[in-house]
Amino acid sequence: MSPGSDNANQRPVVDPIDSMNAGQRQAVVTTEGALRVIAGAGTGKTRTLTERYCYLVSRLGIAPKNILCVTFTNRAANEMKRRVRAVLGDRDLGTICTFHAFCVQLLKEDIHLLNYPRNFIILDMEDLKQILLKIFADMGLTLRDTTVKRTLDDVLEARKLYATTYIDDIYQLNNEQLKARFADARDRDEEIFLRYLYEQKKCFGCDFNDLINFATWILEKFPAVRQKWQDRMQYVMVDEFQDVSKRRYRLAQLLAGKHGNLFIVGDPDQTIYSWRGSHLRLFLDFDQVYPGAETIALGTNYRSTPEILAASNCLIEKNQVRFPKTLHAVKAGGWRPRYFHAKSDKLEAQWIVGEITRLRNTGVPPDHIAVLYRAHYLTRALEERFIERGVPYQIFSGIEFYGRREIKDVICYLRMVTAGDDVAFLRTLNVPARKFGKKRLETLAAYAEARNLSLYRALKENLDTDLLKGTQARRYVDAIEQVRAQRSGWSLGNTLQALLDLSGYEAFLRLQGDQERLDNVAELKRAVQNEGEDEEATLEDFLARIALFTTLDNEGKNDRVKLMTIHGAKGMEFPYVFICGMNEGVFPGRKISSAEEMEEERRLAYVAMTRAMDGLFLSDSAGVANDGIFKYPSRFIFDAGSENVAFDVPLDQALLGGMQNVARPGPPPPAAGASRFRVGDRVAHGVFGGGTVIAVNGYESAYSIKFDGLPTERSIQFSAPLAKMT
Ligand SMILES: Nc1ncnc2c1ncn2[C@@H]1O[C@H](COP(=O)(O)OP(=O)(O)OP(=O)(O)O)[C@@H](O)[C@H]1O
Repeated sequence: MSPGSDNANQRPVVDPIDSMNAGQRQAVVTTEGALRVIAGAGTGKTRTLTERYCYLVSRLGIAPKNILCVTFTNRAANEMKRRVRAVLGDRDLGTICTFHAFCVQLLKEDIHLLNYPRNFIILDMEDLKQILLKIFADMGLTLRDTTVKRTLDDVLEARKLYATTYIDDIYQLNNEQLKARFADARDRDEEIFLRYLYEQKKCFGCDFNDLINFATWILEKFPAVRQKWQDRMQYVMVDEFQDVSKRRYRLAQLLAGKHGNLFIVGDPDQTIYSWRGSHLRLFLDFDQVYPGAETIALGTNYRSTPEILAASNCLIEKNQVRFPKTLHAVKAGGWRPRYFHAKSDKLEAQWIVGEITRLRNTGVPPDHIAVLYRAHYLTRALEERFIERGVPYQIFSGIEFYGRREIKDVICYLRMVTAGDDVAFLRTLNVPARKFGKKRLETLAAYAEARNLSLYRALKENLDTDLLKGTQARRYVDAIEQVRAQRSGWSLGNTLQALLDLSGYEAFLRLQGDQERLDNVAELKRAVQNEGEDEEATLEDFLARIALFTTLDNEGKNDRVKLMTIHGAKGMEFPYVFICGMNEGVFPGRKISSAEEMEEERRLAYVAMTRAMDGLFLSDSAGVANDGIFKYPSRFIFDAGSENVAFDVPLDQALLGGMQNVARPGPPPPAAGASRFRVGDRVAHGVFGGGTVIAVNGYESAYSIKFDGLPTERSIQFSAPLAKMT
């Protein structure tokens, strides 16, 4: 999966299996029975899986349709198909796929057993949110009562609780019967849940979790169907098993139930999705579930230099709960991972771009370089420097910072203050919703057209007419006019904050409960504040400057530095890897509140570091984070062993002391459960008044609260007298 791919020293061989090590070979040729491969990073899991597949087809004569090979992502499935096709030629490889894609195949054939039509629809997250908004409207709930995100989590959680019984309901009850059950609901949450089932059945919808649940339910309930699929799936192989949930494991077990050929491969140290319900235990207990199972351990790392591996091994050894294993490198020695502590995020980005330029000057192609980060908002400073210096880049997982929905929304609000153009108007008028429907807009557009006015001007002229009755157009206009009138006396940062408050846009984002969008907006605020440090700078200058950041030249995609989250980099490798934003509060994240979560975060750091083949660069920056907390270097830099990491600049004692304070192991932090309030709760404070909890920090025993009357959030101790507002 790499630009560098197979070891360059390897001589070409006729049979690829001959070039594998003994453990890998054994994993390929042991085709019968249950087999577990536990392997470290870069030890050739993906390669072994691919060779095993080719071996089954070309040596044993098994048809591809009789081999189910499930991968974690579509990208991994496509990559595997590409590799298999290179060996076997163009074949139908439809059963090399994700769990979800396999379930779609199964349901297309058998979903009628659940009284659903074959052309059922698959609901994505946005669809689910729409369904919930409709339910809120039907129940007369407002977004003040609860957030969409929280309710969505509750619905998904409730389904885990009801396990498959909710499918029995969908199966047995018709729409009218489902509807009749609303009245029996014990409480509001249960009613939401029941209404959700009703809406789902009404449109014959199936969300991503349902795909797995429905398929399992059908296999369990109908023995003849189970047998059909078991006959078909003579070999079942599961990749990235460390991240497989109980429900997916159950499905794989059902499918392998007749032939017993179940192959699982993974690395317990790379479990990074436990919040999705993955269970390390499933991996570790495999030989108890399958007493005759063989286990093969792969410990030779072909990817990284010994120096990169030494730092990665040292880091992961700090985890208490792990399956002990040692990894050794076969590559020739290189240089120790480098670490740079910058005085600001701008300087950090400058250092990264400088090092990338240096690498490129020595002939390293841009796509041999990846920059990895923990959270999307960290790309802002980087992207600005990349564009300034003309370094071609591509955001691999996600959208460029200035192209993100919430950032575009806010920029358009700012443009309403400066230019008031129609594009910005159309983007902002109904966000948040102001009851301004299509009909009204058409009438307004006709009015503007006839008088050659901008839409905003037309709106202002109609504020007292019938056209705008019942809408919140006046509040929208008031917000913009107030900021226009007063901004000359405000800093850029205050102008933006006032606009976000008066327009209701920030409150709207909070009610949506999407932390990632809030983080992005907080990052934009920082960019605006930085700009404002130059007293001459105007809002117009700022908007003109960032407008350039959205017009990237589109060069060939392979010729770019890749920017991606660490989660997105799973399973990939790159000759040179930069991990930026290595700060306490960022990576590890500020919401970590238990020892388990910290270990998971450390595994994520391990995944990031082990993506590097030849060179690894770590960096962080001083200053104040988005949530107002002073930034310290990440504990993970020190976990990797100071003897294994070369510090580009020495850290001063004050910083080291502060960092050790923040990161000292100490007594286990109070679980977030020790707090009385949840994110989204409305609380009352004796002095600051009403506010909304926007984060719960178990480590610091404090809430982050955005009080209605204060421009920025405040950290308030758990012990402070706060009352819940209803
Ligand atoms: N026997 C071998 N000889 C030489 N190179 C190998 C051998 N096996 C694997 N490799 C190379 O080692 C690198 C890592 O292999 P692969 O990507 O399959 O590892 P992995 O175990 O899936 O990694 P991870 O879990 O960290 O993503 C690849 O470049 C691969 O081509």
